[in-house]
Amino acid sequence: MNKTPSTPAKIELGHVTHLYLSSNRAFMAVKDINLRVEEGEFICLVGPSGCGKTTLLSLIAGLEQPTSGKILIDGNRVTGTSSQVGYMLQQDYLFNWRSIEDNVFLGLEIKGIRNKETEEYALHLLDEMELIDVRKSSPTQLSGGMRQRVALVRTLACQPQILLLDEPFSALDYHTKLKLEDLVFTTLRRHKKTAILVTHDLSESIALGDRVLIFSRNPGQVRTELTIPAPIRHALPFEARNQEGFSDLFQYVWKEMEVLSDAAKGD
Ligand SMILES: Nc1ncnc2c1ncn2[C@@H]1O[C@H](COP(=O)(O)OP(=O)(O)OP(=O)(O)O)[C@@H](O)[C@H]1O
Repeated sequence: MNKTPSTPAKIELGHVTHLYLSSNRAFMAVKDINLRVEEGEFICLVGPSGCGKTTLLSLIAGLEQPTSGKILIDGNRVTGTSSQVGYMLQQDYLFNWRSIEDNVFLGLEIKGIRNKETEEYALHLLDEMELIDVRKSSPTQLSGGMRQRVALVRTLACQPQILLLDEPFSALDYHTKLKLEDLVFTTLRRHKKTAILVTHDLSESIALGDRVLIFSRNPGQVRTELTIPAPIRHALPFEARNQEGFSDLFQYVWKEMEVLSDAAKGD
């Protein structure tokens, strides 16, 4: 990750502002966001509800165009969706009438890249995610954590370089969530993916991220940026929570969020 400032970042946002327009009003969801994400970095976004986290992911994914400012991936302007970017949501969107492996192959089919080689890669990912034994099952036979793992495999099977993860663990029970965090962390590092994760779980953001960005709302802006120290950053998320300094970071992020929540009461 030792890049000179002149090297194009994996993702770069310059003065990004986005307004949602309706017939009778304009609402500024995010304002003047500047961000540089290097290849292989894991960035976590936290902030109060409505501060523009999902909007930012939609802009990076090319699903929306910013009202002003620019978004670059590898130095190229984002003008629409791209196979370089995988987007995973809280809901798994698996089709119950297709088997697990056919759900995983669906992304390949849609992109027109389903062949023996890409299928083998997808099956390899299913194996890594400990799902190979259930590949012929229906999604209805799987637990919530397993379904989320299938959704992640479906996203990774298309080999995106960038993963946008919008609260992918939030609907899971705590135990499953901790296990899945470790698995996702290991998989994304092993495959050298660049990731941006939106979460409401402050401890998750510190345990998973290289950097945590705390957003304020009305309009959505980066209030604080926190670089996570190496011993915490390099540990598996479950272990990271036991590292020295973790609880101080948690207290710090918690206090920042309290300030934002008090400010929101005055909105
Ligand atoms: N399509 C839309 N049209 C109008 N306003 C929108 C639209 N989508 C989002 N907004 C508004 O923009 C603001 C930011 O929304 P966004 O979903 O990005 O926030 P968020 O931080 O992801 O929220 P949460 O944590 O609750 O998921 C909110 O006030 C929301 O109501």
